[in-house]
Amino acid sequence: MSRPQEFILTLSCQDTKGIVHNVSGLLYQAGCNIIDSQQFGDVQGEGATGLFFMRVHFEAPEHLADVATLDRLFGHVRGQFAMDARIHAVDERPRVLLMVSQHGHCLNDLLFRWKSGQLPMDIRAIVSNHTTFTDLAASYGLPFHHLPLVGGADAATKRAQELQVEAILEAEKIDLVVLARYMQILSPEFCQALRGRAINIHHSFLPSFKGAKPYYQAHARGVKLIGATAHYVTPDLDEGPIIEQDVARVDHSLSAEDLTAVGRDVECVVLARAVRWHVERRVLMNGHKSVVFR
Ligand SMILES: Nc1nc2c(c(=O)[nH]1)N[C@@H](CN(C=O)c1ccc(C(=O)N[C@@H](CCC(=O)O)C(=O)O)cc1)CN2
Repeated sequence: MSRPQEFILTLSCQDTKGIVHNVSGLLYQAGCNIIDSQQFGDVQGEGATGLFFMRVHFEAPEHLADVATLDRLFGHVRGQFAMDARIHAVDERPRVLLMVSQHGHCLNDLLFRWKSGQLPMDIRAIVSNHTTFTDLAASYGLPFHHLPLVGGADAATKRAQELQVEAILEAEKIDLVVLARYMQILSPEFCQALRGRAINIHHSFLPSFKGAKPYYQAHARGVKLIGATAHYVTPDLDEGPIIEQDVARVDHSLSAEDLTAVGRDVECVVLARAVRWHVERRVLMNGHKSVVFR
C-alpha cells in the first residue's frame, strides 16, 4: 500500500461558528489524517477585518490523493462558508522568477539556499535591468534575461519592459516573483498582474525610511536599530502586506556605508524566511496586512 499523500489546505472567509468543526469533520469523514492545523480569526479590536484564516496540513488516503478530487470533496463546505479555499500537494514546488538590479547579496543567498535544498521551490529564471549577475545565473544553470531600463524612464518605456517580464511569467508559468533588490518601481498594471505573488525585500524596518536610499536616511536620523522588511508588492511603494521583518543593533560610530553592510545580512535572512513561508503556503493576505502560520 503506497504512503498516504500529504496536502496543504489554506482558507479564508468571513468569521462564524463551525468552520473548524466542518473542515476537520469533513477530513475525518473522508479518512484523512490532520498532521498540523492553525487558525486565526481577525475579530477583535479596531480595524479588525472580521475574516477567519486556517491552514491544515493533512494526509489523504490513496483514492482521494489528488488536488482535483480534494477540491470536489471541499466543494460543499467551500460554498457553505463562501471560502477562498486552496489545496496544494506538499511536494508541489512553486515556479519562481527572481528579479535583481545591481546589489546581488539577496539573489546569491536565495540561489544557494535553493540549490542546497532549503527552499521547496523551482527557480526558473532571473531577470535584471543590468548585466551584473549574468555569470552567477550561468553558474546555477539558470536563464538570465537582461531587460534594461534606465533610471527615470518614462511610463511607456517602463510598461514596455514590464510586458517583456510578463511574457516570461507566462512562458515559464511562474507562481511567484521575488524582487531581490530590484530597484525599479512597478506600475499599477504590473502590480495587479502580480497581486499576492510578488515579494519585495525593502532595506529598512518599515514604516520607517521608505524609498530607494533607506540606509542614508537612517544614518541621518541617528537610529540605533536598522532592519529589513519583506512584503507583498502593491502599487503604493513599500506599503504592501508585511510578511517578515528583523533588526540589527547599530551605533553612532557607523557610517551609512557601514549600516549598508550590516543591513545586507538582515535583508538576506528576512527575504529567505518570507519566501520559504510563502512557498510552504503559510502566508495569507488579510486586507493590507498578512497572517503567517509559522
Ligand atoms: N509598485 C512597487 N514597486 C516596487 C516596490 C513596491 O513596494 N511597489 N518596491 C521596490 C523596491 N524598493 C524598495 O524596497 C524601491 C525600489 C526603487 C525605488 C526608486 O525610487 N526607483 C527609481 C529608480 C531608481 C534607479 O534606477 O536606481 C524609479 O523607479 O524611478 C524605490 C524603492 C521595487 N518596486
